[in-house]
Amino acid sequence: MRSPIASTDSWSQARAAATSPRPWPSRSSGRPTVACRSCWPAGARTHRCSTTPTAVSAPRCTCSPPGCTVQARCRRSRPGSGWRSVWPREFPPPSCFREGEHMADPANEVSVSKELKFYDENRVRLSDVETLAELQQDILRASFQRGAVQLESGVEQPYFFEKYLMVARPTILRRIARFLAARIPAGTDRVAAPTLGAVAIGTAVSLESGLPLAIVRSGQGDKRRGRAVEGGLHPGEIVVLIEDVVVTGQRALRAVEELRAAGVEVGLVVSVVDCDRGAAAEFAKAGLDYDPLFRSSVLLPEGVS
Ligand SMILES: O=P(O)(O)OC[C@H]1O[C@H](OP(=O)(O)OP(=O)(O)O)[C@H](O)[C@@H]1O
Ligand SMILES: O=C(O)c1cc(=O)[nH]c(=O)[nH]1
Repeated sequence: MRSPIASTDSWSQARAAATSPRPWPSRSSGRPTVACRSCWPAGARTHRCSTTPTAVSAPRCTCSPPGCTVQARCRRSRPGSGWRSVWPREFPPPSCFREGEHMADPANEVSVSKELKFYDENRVRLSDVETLAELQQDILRASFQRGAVQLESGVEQPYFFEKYLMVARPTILRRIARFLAARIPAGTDRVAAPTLGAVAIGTAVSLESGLPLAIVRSGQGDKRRGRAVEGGLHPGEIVVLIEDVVVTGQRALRAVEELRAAGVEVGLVVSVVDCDRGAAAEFAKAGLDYDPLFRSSVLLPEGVS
């Protein structure tokens, strides 16, 4: 049964867009690109999302732009994970799109004839570089806020990355975890994250990498029974610190001090965003390598620095 929200018009438009011979922009190979943002199975680090839509369904969101409504079942997604949305890359999801809205909703499923298997032979996989560029855009859309702010560290910045809006979105968090986990060197025993915001990312990286997690209580006077680090650390472990947004790097450095005081070795800090305020030099002084996923010099929109 088709969703009652879809109008006949939008359904016809979606169908027409879906069946047109070249629905998405071509790459140099002349083949269309399909990018699914939602179906990397956890733990499959080398698996890139490559979906084969087998059916289309009517849009439930009436303000979706035409052509932006194709739904696909990911062949490799876990059984029962239902339907996933695939957005043509030139159209971001409309602002009213709620992630997961379409998933596992049999009422939204439409069976179609074989002619609509239009990607089968033509799909291509996105490279890591393309996936990272896409993640960059999604992070900007989800969490970048323009406007001067005085940060807790005293730094004045003309923008703010609201990290809680990054970690609140599973499709963003999953990709962040995948890329950060890929930065963890072999031989690492554990990942660690300071409270509060980085804990969600640390947990996701722990799930992705299979490494146990330590949580560093970063608030003043926040120790529980005198313990600043939770998670059952063993002295001598090699630990990578995960941070969300790094500005001065002071919070990460405090966390590293706590970890070292607990007897573990920390040689690397990874973060999602580095705001280019000199943290890298501070980390180097403390004997730490530093590997942010995005530097603000690359990430920020034009005109913001
Ligand atoms: O100048 P820096 O030391 O690099 O600080 C920047 C970090 O501090 C912030 O945490 P916040 O104080 O908002 O704590 P929270 O995670 O508990 O919200 C936030 O996570 C920033 O990433
Ligand atoms: O310095 C911070 O607290 C900070 C900066 C920023 O851009 N984003 C954030 O979540 N915290």
